[in-house]
Amino acid sequence: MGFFAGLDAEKYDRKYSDRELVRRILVYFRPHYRRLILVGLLVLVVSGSGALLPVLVSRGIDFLKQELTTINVLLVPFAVMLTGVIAWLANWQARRLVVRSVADVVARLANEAFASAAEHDLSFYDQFSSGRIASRITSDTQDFGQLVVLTTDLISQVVESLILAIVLINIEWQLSLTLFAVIPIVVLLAASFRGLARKVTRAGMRAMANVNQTIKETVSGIAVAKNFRQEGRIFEIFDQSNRMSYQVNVRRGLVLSMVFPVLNTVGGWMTALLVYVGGLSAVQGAVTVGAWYLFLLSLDRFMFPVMNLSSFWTQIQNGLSAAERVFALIDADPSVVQIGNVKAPPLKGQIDFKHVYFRYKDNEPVLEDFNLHIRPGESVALVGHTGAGKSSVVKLIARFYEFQAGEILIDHLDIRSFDLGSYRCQLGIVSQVPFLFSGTVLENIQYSCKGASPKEIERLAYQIGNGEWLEALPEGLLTQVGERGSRLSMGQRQLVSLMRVLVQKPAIFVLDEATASIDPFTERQIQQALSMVLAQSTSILIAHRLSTVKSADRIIVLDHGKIIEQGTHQELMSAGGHYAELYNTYFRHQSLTYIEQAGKLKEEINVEWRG
Ligand SMILES: Nc1ncnc2c1ncn2[C@@H]1O[C@H](COP(=O)(O)OP(=O)(O)OP(=O)(O)O)[C@@H](O)[C@H]1O
Repeated sequence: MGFFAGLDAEKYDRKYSDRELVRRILVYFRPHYRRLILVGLLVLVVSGSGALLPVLVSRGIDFLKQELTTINVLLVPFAVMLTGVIAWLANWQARRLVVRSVADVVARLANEAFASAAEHDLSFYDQFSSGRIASRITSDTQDFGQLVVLTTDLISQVVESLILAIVLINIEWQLSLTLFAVIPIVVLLAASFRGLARKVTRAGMRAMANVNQTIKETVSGIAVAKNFRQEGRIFEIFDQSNRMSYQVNVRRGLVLSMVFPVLNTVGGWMTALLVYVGGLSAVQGAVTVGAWYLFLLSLDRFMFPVMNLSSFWTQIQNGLSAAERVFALIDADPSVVQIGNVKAPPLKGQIDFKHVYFRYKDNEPVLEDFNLHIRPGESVALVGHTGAGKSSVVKLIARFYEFQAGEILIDHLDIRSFDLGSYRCQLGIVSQVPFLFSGTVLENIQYSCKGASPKEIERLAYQIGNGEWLEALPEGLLTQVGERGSRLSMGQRQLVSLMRVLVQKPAIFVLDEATASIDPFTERQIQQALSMVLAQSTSILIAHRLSTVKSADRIIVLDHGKIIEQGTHQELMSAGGHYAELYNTYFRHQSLTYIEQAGKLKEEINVEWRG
């Protein structure tokens, strides 16, 4: 692709034919058809008045030639002015109506694009950057809106050309035929620009989407960049994509700006040809000089919309490319497919994995013939080295990813048979990096259950560490958490996200425990909140803290996607297998005895060293 390298289409992009696109676009305008009929009528008035003007002038002069009175001298310019005012008013009104319809359609399209982006499963976001998706929802829908404004202009120009064609035939049909014979050349030429225009506009939009993606990624990673003093590097990355966008868009501008002059030149030749043919006919007496003059006057007005029409074609490609990108996002196939749509009944939380096979990418299996039974109300801790498949197991339970073979049953029902909304509402998830939305602590806790009253939430909050964590917040439940919860400490964020699940009372609770270390005081509060959740749900804990592992009824040790051991802490320790090894290398350092012994050892060393 040469110049356009790095601006490849997304995997879900599709090419729609113009007919398909237009059919699809019309669906969005159907609700506005009354307004659009009115626009059509107004456009008729605008183009009719435009076409009428030269005729009015020429007929007016004829009329004045016959009856040159002061009244008539005033009457003719008044008629011309009135036609102009009517055209202006009709145009203004038509534009107002178009702007309204376009705003409605753009808002609907952006809504649909956003809704479909929000519906996509997580594997979609693994593959496609959220920055580029955002670009489709925002700038591409706006570009699509421009398409509509252009289309109204186009219709107006077509109508004006048709009216003028009739006027021209009336004035001088032979010259008109000569003119119509050469029009296809302009149309063909304009059509030949079409492919090129679509290509450069598509590339321009992708370049813009790249810029958006870079901004989003660098802004979300700004803390890391600052930490490593890499502000210069993130600027360089931005600069690169911005430069690329600049070059691609300059090229797009050059290609598009070439279209009009080329067509204008051809138009100029055509006019010259008609002046010559008309002049020749006038000399030979076949046409009158007056008719020839009026013909040339109207010809000029006729050529303008024809030229515009041709260049519109290239601009319309811009809107069509935008529509294509937005529709591709809306139409992207989901990879998580529900085979049924049954409203999930109130669940007890029994979970069964039966011969499940799962992989993110071809040839990289994560789970193979995986079997697991979790009893209702049981709490299970998943442990294992990094990459063992712990998160993958819970992602399948949450239905974030599609498994390739086997069965996952919830209360003996196929997980794929549920209506996802009703299933996920009974699922409470606390992720490793707890995500809080801007707003108050209260709003974040109520996120899962709008019905929970502040009183009820406060009562629950006081059951955790006597509510000290809440009192530590400057405005208690009404404290603003900031973007992504940045104004709260990591421990407070974890407490808020646990509270969110507590009020939700889910049948199944999933905890992907944070690895970040937390002071023992906060850890105790988290543990307290956790035990309250564990008491009310079937729980799957991806545990990183010894206290969490010990609070589970059963510990499951995973290695390379397989269960290699399971049992209680005591059972697994006495078995002396993988868990015991994991305990000695990882968890033991968190045990109180270890910390106390280490403290004593340190004191002894200090005493010896001083001595
Ligand atoms: N979104 C993804 N796309 C592709 N491969 C993935 C993805 N997520 C995980 N993997 C791969 O799947 C395997 C299992 O990962 P998983 O996240 O389930 O492990 P884990 O036991 O939870 O690890 P950790 O404790 O480090 O979170 C790993 O090899 C990982 O590289």
